[in-house]
Amino acid sequence: MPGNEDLAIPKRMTEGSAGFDLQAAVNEPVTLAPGERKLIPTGFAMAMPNELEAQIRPRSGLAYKHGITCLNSPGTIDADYRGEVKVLLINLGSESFTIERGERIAQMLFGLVPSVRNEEAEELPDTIRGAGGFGHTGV
Ligand SMILES: O=c1ccn([C@H]2C[C@H](O)[C@@H](COP(=O)(O)OP(=O)(O)OP(=O)(O)O)O2)c(=O)[nH]1
Ligand SMILES: [Mg+2]
Repeated sequence: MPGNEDLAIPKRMTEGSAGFDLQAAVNEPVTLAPGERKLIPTGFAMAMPNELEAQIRPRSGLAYKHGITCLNSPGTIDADYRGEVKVLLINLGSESFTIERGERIAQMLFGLVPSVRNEEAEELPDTIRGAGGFGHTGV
């Protein structure tokens, strides 16, 4: 996006990486105090076929070392979204964490979106489980 020519588009760091790493497109370093959340710009927008979605996931290294994760993990990028992709980070660690421009803060993976058509029904087909859930089969 304009003003972010210094940042490369998201890329996989190794051939076998699943995620495309996303960089922080902050103009100034941004600090997250313990417990604080901030929406971090990434400097890019994209288009993809309606059969795809993108998921924004945390990086395990940041989570493990600093308690930095994505609050809405996994974030959902709709195929029709044309705005800047942003990452909602939260600091669950005990110390402040500062994000510099260009730092890799999250990763983006793609998933297939099945074409589903929903409709209302008067009743549902029987199953053995029925309405049982939330551990009803034991632990
Ligand atoms: O981590 C995220 C999550 C969402 N988005 C953008 C792209 C996505 O397509 C849009 C809407 O996201 P979502 O559907 O999760 O949020 P909503 O609260 O339902 O907003 P909307 O009513 O705009 O769909 O916001 C991001 O940039 N990063
Ligand atoms: Mg939505």
